[in-house]
Amino acid sequence: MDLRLDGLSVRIDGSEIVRSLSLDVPRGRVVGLVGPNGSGKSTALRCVYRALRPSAGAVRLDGDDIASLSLRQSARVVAALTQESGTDLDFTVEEVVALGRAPHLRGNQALGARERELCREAMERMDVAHLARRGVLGLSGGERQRVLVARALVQEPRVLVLDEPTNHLDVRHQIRLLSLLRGIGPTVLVVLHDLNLASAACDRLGVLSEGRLVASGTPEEVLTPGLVKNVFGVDAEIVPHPLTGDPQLLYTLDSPRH
Ligand SMILES: Nc1ncnc2c1ncn2[C@@H]1O[C@H](COP(=O)(O)OP(=O)(O)OP(=O)(O)O)[C@@H](O)[C@H]1O
Repeated sequence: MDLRLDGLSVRIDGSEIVRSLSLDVPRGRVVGLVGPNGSGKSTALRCVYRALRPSAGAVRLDGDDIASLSLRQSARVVAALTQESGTDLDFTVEEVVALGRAPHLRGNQALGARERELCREAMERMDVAHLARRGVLGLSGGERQRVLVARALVQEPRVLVLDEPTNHLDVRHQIRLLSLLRGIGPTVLVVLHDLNLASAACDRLGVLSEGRLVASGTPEEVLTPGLVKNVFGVDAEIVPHPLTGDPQLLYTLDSPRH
């Protein structure tokens, strides 16, 4: 399913936080949204999972305005891992993952054999199967994050939006998660802070600065020393990854040891 942010603007308390943002996420592709703190990335994503209504423009799924779908209809299609995801209740890991099926079930309908298998597979993919009976409130930040990704996967979404999914994850689980995004099927829009991981994981990148899209294209097209300096205020050497050729940024601290 194609996802398109079509001239999206979001105004909150009189200030325009997202300004006429247009970005295409073609079916099955992984598009990364990057930008400095406060540039409007999470706000744009909130419009996709309908926690916010844009003040102008639209989020389109295969061309149709998402606002024309009921919340239940869009929950069957769009899964989100957000900064607010989680639960205050001490459900077990397997219960939280099973909640991902809720948009597909009627009333109190129980999970069938295929759905239980789906949950088991997602827990294995995210390396949380061994935690199935544990309460989520007792988990570490990274373990909880992996449970929430598993919950999003069992939703079998056609569009997956992730807001800083690598938060709390150790490097092995960061790589495992971002590797999974490629080729799992759904169209993916992901906010990432780590530009090197974004370069490796995303087919295309959109760069937000003060609510505006200031660049978009392949990582090679977008990640230039000039852009990184202009948008993030940082000097970076950019070198191709020796194995993959993906652009990788090398930074120098303001007070280097040498
Ligand atoms: N509900 C709100 N009320 C007032 N201001 C808001 C609200 N939501 C977001 N903002 C402001 O809008 C701007 C963009 O916020 P947003 O969370 O979208 O940025 P971001 O790019 O995701 O940032 P970060 O990288 O720090 O997560 C920020 O200045 C934020 O303070």
